[in-house]
Amino acid sequence: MVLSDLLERKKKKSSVKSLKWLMKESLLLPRKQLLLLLIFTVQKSLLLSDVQSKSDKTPVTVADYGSQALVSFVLKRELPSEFFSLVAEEDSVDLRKDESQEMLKRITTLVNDTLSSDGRYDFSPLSEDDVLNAIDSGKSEGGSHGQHWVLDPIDGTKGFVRGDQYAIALALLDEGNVMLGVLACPNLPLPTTGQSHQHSLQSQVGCLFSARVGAGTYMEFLDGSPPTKKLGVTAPPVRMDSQAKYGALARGDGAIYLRFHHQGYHVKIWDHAAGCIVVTEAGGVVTDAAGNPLDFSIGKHLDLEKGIIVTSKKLMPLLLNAVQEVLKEQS
Ligand SMILES: Nc1ncnc2c1ncn2[C@@H]1O[C@H](COP(=O)(O)O)[C@@H](OP(=O)(O)O)[C@H]1O
Ligand SMILES: [Mg+2]
Ligand SMILES: [Mg+2]
Ligand SMILES: [Mg+2]
Repeated sequence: MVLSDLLERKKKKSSVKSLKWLMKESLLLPRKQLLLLLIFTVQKSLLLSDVQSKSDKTPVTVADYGSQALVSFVLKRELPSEFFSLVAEEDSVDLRKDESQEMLKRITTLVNDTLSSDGRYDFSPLSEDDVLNAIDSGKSEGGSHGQHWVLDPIDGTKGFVRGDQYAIALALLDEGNVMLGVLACPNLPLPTTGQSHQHSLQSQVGCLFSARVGAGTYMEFLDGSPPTKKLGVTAPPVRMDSQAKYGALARGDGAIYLRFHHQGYHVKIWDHAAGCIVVTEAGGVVTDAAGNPLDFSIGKHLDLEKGIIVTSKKLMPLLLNAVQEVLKEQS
């Protein structure tokens, strides 16, 4: 069932208004300008102290935390409370430790400065506690009932720290299915294939992919130019961090994305939900290595057979055969 039907059924005027806003605007990450302001500020002056290592040894930065706090703040402001359920990557456990106090101060300043320079919301400056609570609002477990927003505040943190590719990924699950997906890829070059204005675009970066179930995938430029075209999955391969890979495939920069994880690694829904709908609505297919569609309804993790295959409908049967042959040989 599409979200708008669901809302009509609930006949809540304010809900309908808010969700209409989100369908339109979340097709822009809420709020795109707000987030980009924060992320570009951090990116321009990333300090060594802005990066920490999490218990799983992966990096996290003030931008990951700041982005999660902002998305949570915006969704809470815009949605009726019964529609606010956020499954997000970060939590405040490490930030509450004594050694993280400087980092927490920096995040709080960043979030407040970003909200003030954007000027869209009336707000009293957020305290450090408010920021910790905003981050922890992303603790929902998701699942197969109701709606849940799924957020990766910075996907590809390693790429972000290197000044390479990363994405801000937001998706909306309804009864376990991905209904909306938005991928902001601030460092992704504008497309160079089949564009008449190719030369003027080559040095420019920053793309936003958005997809709604049944409505296709769109790409626009983060500088505010209007969406250019409906996308089709067609052409050759790329190497990069983050779900920018899904965006690249959706616009035809690549034909195949294969991802295999170590045995025992639990793949998270926020690493794939937005990317998955961006590709499928562009006409592509996303499955596990056994050819099953990804199931986003079982909580924070995906229960995957070996890995993830992303490609076009045409290539999928061949690719699936090849993958299964290799897996058989390996076992
Ligand atoms: N050992 C592992 N196997 C598979 N994925 C992992 C991993 N360690 C971290 N990841 C996930 O891989 C994501 C990055 O994807 P990619 O390799 O495509 O850039 C990370 O997202 P974050 O950067 O949001 O933490 C993280 O969730
Ligand atoms: Mg991470
Ligand atoms: Mg991620
Ligand atoms: Mg992340």
